[in-house]
Amino acid sequence: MSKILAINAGSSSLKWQLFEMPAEKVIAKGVAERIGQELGRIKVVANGRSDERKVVIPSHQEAVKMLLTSLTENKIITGFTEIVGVGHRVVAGGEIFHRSTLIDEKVIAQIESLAEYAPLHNPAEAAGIRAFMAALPGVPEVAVFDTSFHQTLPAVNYLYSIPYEYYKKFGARKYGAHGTSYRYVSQRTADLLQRPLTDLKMIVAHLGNGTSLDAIKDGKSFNTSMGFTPLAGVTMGTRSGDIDASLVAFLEEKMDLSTEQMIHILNTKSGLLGLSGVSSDMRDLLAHEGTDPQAKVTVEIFVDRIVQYIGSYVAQLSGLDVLVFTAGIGENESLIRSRICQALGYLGVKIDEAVNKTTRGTEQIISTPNSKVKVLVVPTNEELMIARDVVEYGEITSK
Ligand SMILES: Nc1ncnc2c1ncn2[C@@H]1O[C@H](COP(=O)(O)OP(=O)(O)O)[C@@H](O)[C@H]1O
Ligand SMILES: CC(=O)OP(=O)(O)O
Ligand SMILES: [Mg+2]
Repeated sequence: MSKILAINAGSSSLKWQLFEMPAEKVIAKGVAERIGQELGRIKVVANGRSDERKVVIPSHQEAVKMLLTSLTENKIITGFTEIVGVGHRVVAGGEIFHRSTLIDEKVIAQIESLAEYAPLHNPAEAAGIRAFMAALPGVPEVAVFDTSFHQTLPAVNYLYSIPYEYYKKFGARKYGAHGTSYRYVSQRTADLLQRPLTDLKMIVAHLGNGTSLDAIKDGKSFNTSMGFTPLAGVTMGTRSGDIDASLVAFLEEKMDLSTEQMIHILNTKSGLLGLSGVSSDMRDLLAHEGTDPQAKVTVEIFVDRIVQYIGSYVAQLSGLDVLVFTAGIGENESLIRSRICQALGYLGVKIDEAVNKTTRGTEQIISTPNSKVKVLVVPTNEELMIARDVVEYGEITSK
């Protein structure tokens, strides 16, 4: 038996779980959320206790430092030598990484070289990996890439309609993201429904600070809404999602900005935050939508873009058996689920509003028995997939 730490650095959060492997028993887990915002929150669940405190978390590196301190402070471990492997979520693997990989200096440099493929994630994740390597020298570390699950996208879905040589020369294509989440949620959903995954036409809606959708056909990722980077697709916490590329040049000229500055605005000051002027966090927007018309239209846009993508994926899949909600908003926010499902009534989607309303962070079928599409909430568990990959790829010597 070995203690393996799984680190999931998202754009606004750092989630972690310490597992006893291969038993997959959770020894402790925690989250640092609202990183980079006015006030963050740290939660640690261990030894039958849950500790929570509000604190400013300026960066992912600070979050890593706080995590390392809390592991020993809370007596979760007596020393770092107890940990035999660490797994890290890395969003972009580009054309370099097709599966999870044991990390060495070259791998970190390659992850850093893919910064443009996931600007909010890869640099922070590489910094996190370096922080762990310094704190736990000699412990195997494994990178688990969001993009691996999307290796199965067909060319018809991953190619952009731009000169083909740009793909050949520069790797300009759709890579998608959230693949580790989709890998877990799609299999877990099939297990819950007691159906082979390969028989199901499925759409998974990963609604978090970063939001994307995945169309799953024959058990494989068939199309997904994020693109070359996680900027594409639907409206997100701080990201614009799809826009007309010409707007980039137009706005650069209007405001005398460089392309780098403009892309930064599209990644960090747009989406729910930019539209509402209130917050990137759905909880804040829902609290304001009754009194603030701009917050109201922002929430409407969020729902609408998701409904549009689902419609296009139903067309591509020629139907739909299962719709699954996951991640921060998908797991916790019944109102958003309800509005999306109401808009999908034309597909024969019917949910039990009472069941939906009481579902928060738990596995649940929320569709009615006569709904033409099964609708589920399945909390994602990227950390478990990461820990499994540490066992598979980490060349661990058990202690
Ligand atoms: N209890 C909750 N109720 C409503 N929304 C929530 C709740 N918890 C999280 N969220 C939403 O989920 C988002 C974070 O999603 P998450 O998947 O945890 O983030 P990340 O993209 O950083 O991994 C928050 O910005 C917030 O909008
Ligand atoms: C890719 C991405 O946006 O991830 P997250 O939602 O965890 O920020
Ligand atoms: Mg996430």
